[in-house]
Amino acid sequence: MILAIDIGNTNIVIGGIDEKKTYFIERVSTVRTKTELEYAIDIKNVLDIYGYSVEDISGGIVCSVVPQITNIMRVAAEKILRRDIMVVKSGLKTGLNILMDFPNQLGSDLVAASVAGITHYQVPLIIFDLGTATTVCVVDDKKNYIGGMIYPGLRVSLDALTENAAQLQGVALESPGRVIGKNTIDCMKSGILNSNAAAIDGIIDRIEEELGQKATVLATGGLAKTVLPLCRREIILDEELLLKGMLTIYQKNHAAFAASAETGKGADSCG
Ligand SMILES: Nc1ncnc2c1ncn2[C@@H]1O[C@H](COP(=O)(O)OP(=O)(O)O)[C@@H](O)[C@H]1O
Ligand SMILES: CC(C)(COP(=O)(O)O)[C@@H](O)C(=O)NCCC(=O)O
Ligand SMILES: [K+]
Repeated sequence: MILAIDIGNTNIVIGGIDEKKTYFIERVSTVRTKTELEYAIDIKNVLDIYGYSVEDISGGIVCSVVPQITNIMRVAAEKILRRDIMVVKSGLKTGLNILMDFPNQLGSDLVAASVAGITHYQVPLIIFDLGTATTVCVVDDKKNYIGGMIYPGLRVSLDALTENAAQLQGVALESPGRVIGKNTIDCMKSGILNSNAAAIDGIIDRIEEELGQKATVLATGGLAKTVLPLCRREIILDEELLLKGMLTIYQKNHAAFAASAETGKGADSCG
């Protein structure tokens, strides 16, 4: 099994995975001020809780969209696993052809999700990741990453609303059970959930129209399981999508990574 660590803007997902299965998957909060030791303790605690030792882990990979934490987490994982940890970045082999104006700008999480998509599902693909941001990845029938969308995630949208409306307070992100709300709280709950669910349905229609093809639709991220039940289109929920993508990237690059780490020349740049 390898240790896969996905650093998002709200949460860090720590998982243990190999080609057979996912052994554990846990979320800790993304805290920009934590030290290497504190993140090392998080990793150690997750391993301890599931009863795994360092010997059970054959390698590690970090995927991050929070640059100030990337290196701290890499060093933290190296402290625990006592081996070099790979970082998802441009230059690694992925099998994905990124047709963007600036491929280097594409978030590593979107790369990992798309790599899992082309490895485990039928292309073309539309992939929704419902986290801090809601992101949409579009992969065509030739496994080209052709683009996507970024818009505010549900929690970010709600926070902006309550900050700007004097009479509105925070609500839990849960369905009120009906579309037409009868009180402020239910109106807000229905509004945030149904607006996002309807957006997802509508976005799928529009992307398929532009693609000229039907696509496999996937969803992942902390909020996917809350929103998907309200969507009308068929959408596959895969909460382990990023871990799966990180495993594939690890496997494609492991030999070159180990060789470059051995000779000590720029450990994590693999052509
Ligand atoms: N298990 C969960 N149940 C409900 N909401 C969750 C859960 N995990 C995360 N969230 C919410 O999802 C959002 C973050 O999702 P996540 O995919 O972890 O984000 P990111 O990848 O941006 O860090 C936050 O608004 C958080 O409150
Ligand atoms: C769009 C994102 C903020 C999403 O991050 P998340 O919601 O997973 O924390 C992240 O993928 C990112 O910073 N991307 C870089 C810009 C881009 O992908 O075009
Ligand atoms: K996201």
